[in-house]
Amino acid sequence: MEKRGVIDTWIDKHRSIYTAATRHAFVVSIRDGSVDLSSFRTWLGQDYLFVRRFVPFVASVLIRACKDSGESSDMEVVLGGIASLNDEIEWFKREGSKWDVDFSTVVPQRANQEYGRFLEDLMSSEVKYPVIMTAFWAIEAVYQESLAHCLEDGNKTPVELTGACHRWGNDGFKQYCSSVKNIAERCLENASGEVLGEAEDVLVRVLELEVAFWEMSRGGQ
Ligand SMILES: Cc1ncc(CN)c(N)n1
Repeated sequence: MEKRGVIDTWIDKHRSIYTAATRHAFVVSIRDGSVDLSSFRTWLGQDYLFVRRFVPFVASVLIRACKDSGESSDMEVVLGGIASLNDEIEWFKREGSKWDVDFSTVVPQRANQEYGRFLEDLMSSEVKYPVIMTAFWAIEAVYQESLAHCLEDGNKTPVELTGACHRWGNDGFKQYCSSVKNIAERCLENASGEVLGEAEDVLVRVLELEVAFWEMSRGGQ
């Protein structure tokens, strides 16, 4: 059985916001087939912009993994994430054509802008490595858990949306999230009380930003 670490304790402590982020009504509507396709198109355009801002953040995580981790395998895990972001951007472009979403005209909505600013703040050299790794894991894990749910037994996910679900819900992405979680857990084991507090706050903030992002996609903002 997988060892339970501090992140699992935090998830238990903040269960309601964790569930709100990973079982949001927008995600549930994909899974039960009731999704409004205009919401899906909103999500697609906004997430494309998000991913373009996520790339420099992950690049900064890569640099920190090279400089601050003391474990060469951290760099390899993050580099794998960058490689899959390359595929992700190509995938978004294909989906944009398929759904007739012209990314050049999409304007980032408030929740997306806030998320972008949060990523930029995390890129500061002041932010400690365990805090960055906790945030990085949470950002990836919410998508993995959410979209894997749309592929689990009993789903009525429309066939034209299964590609999006597989992108983050596949076993390889699950394995990658588990590797990032192990890195975060290893760093947190040796962290001071102050850094642990910052990492817990950042985890909750990511969950709030993810909820706001799904809300925005549903047309809530
Ligand atoms: C909002 C958001 N959060 C997370 C992911 C997964 N990288 C994403 N594509 N978009």
